[in-house]
Amino acid sequence: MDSTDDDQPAQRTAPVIVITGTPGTGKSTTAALLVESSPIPLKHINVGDLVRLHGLHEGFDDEWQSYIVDDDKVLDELEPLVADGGVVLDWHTCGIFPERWVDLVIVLRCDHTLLWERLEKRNYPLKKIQENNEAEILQTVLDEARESYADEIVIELNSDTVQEMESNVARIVQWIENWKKDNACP
Ligand SMILES: Nc1ncnc2c1ncn2[C@@H]1O[C@H](COP(=O)(O)OP(=O)(O)O)[C@@H](O)[C@H]1O
Repeated sequence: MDSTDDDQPAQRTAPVIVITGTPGTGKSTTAALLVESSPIPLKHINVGDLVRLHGLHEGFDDEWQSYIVDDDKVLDELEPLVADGGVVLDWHTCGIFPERWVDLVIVLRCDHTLLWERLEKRNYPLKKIQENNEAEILQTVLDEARESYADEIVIELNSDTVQEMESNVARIVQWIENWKKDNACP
């Protein structure tokens, strides 16, 4: 086999960070602030938007008001985008991303009463608010992240207030600084 055929990823010059959590926990807002604050250029990929815009689904489920995602299409679309790193993947689920892609997984958490209010403002149907609220109480996304990745790369962060969000971003920026040193970036 040619050495270029092996499965080892090339050394990246920037990390891949997953920001996950129940819808409404603040992933997109946090990712946007992180991109602004990062010492390394990062591209924010909202995977839900990608699914919608690139048709990476098998149709729309009217009952749940959400797309039926085609995981294989999502992975094919993302593979070249994450190859060089420098990406924030923002999605309400994370387990489909291969471990080799991911350097850090942030799981955002939110008080479920606040979450309910945030989702009401989005005009989600009651059933969808209830489903997401229950998922947050049962820490479904956190469990998925812990089952899918090494414990040391999964960080749970509370994001009830703007102050918490800002301190979360500061913490991730510090992690990026350390990643740069560990990976001998200029
Ligand atoms: N830490 C926070 N404190 C207060 N409001 C927040 C916080 N994070 C997000 N929000 C608000 O909650 C709503 C949902 O945030 P968003 O980033 O769209 O969530 P997600 O991407 O997880 O669905 C938005 O109106 C946003 O401004």
